[in-house]
Amino acid sequence: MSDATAASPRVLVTGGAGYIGSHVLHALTDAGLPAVTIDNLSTGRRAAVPDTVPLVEGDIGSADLLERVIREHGVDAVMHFAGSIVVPESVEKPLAYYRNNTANSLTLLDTCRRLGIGNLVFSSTAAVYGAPTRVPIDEDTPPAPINPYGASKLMTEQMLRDAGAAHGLRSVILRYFNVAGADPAGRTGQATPTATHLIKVACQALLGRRPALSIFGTDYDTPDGTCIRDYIHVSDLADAHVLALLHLRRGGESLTLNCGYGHGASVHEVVRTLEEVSGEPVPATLAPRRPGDPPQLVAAADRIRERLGWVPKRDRLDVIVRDALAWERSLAP
Ligand SMILES: NC(=O)c1ccc[n+]([C@@H]2O[C@H](COP(=O)([O-])OP(=O)(O)OC[C@H]3O[C@@H](n4cnc5c(N)ncnc54)[C@H](O)[C@@H]3O)[C@@H](O)[C@H]2O)c1
Ligand SMILES: O=c1ccn([C@@H]2O[C@H](COP(=O)(O)OP(=O)(O)O[C@H]3O[C@H](CO)[C@@H](O)[C@H](O)[C@H]3O)[C@@H](O)[C@H]2O)c(=O)[nH]1
Repeated sequence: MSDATAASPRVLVTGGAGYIGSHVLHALTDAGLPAVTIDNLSTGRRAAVPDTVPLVEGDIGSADLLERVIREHGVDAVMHFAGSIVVPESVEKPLAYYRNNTANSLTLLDTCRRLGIGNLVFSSTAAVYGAPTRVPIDEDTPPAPINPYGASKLMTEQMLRDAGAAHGLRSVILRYFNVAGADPAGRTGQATPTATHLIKVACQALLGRRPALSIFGTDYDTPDGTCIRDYIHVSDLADAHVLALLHLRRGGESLTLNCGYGHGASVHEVVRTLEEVSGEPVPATLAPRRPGDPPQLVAAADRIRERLGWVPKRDRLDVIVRDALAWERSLAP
């Protein structure tokens, strides 16, 4: 018997074995919403997927695979996380990023169109804004990406808008700011040892799993000279995805929404908070600026609360770093 006979439709989660996708699979499971995931395990891990969710190992560039999974599992909606995410790598290998993030998204959207799937939640990024001169950044700020990663995501946004107008494919485009932390229950977290995200790297340095954290740039035009970012707890972000799915299933209109808290923290503040939470020093060295880092990225974050009724539960930097550190400790060194 195929899953298509089950009472409740399933959501297809692409990239569900990855950092954010796995948190969303747990949130869906907690909410009693059935899911299936396709992941090629290029950066994801099988163990991150909840036991109750079927994992189909394969590549979303295959229209045949997408069609088979959508038909066999009775899928009515898609959450699209699969992609390549490392900004400097996107500068070195732009065509690989346009293939995995843009061309494969085109295959996915076209498969949705052919099979009449009308609901899609898309993982976009604050990188579509580039280096905006004003913060907070609202959703009407003209996008101006400054690297191929951001451009590859913006192209998918454009395809979604055009496909929405022409084919009735409704979407919620979620532009994530700086995603951090881990599942408070310890079921999943950021597990890529070579990840470049500040909070992950700082936790690794604190635990002696990296020699030291490099603080990239202390001469920015910010109060303490280091860059400011809007860090959002991954579990709050996962809740926003569940709300976006329910919005679309209710027949709600297409939306583009920032995902952040609307306030930022500097690199120094992140390091200090981690030291306070752990009671231990973070080995850190002052380093030159990392090319392409905007001084401040802070979301205007009202629209997602108004449109989806999202109420974040973990809007505290100490909670974010506490959960990130607990997860990091749980990983084998
Ligand atoms: N992590 C962040 O701070 C952040 C910020 C903004 C946006 N995003 C977006 O969120 C999404 C998820 O990011 P993440 O941090 O969880 O990354 P991740 O690398 O942990 O997860 C991506 C997942 O997609 C899978 N994948 C990649 N290409 C695939 C393909 N062609 N076919 C099938 N599976 C494939 C990987 O194996 C992995 O499990 C990405 O689209 C990313 O651009 C992430
Ligand atoms: O080892 C490190 C790593 C980072 N930073 C600084 O910490 C801040 C945050 O950096 P990072 O965690 O790498 O995130 P961003 O470069 O801001 O980019 C993230 O957030 C974007 C949205 O804001 C997403 O699009 C990207 O995918 C995601 O990597 C920046 O000022 C970095 O210079 C350091 O000082 N040392």
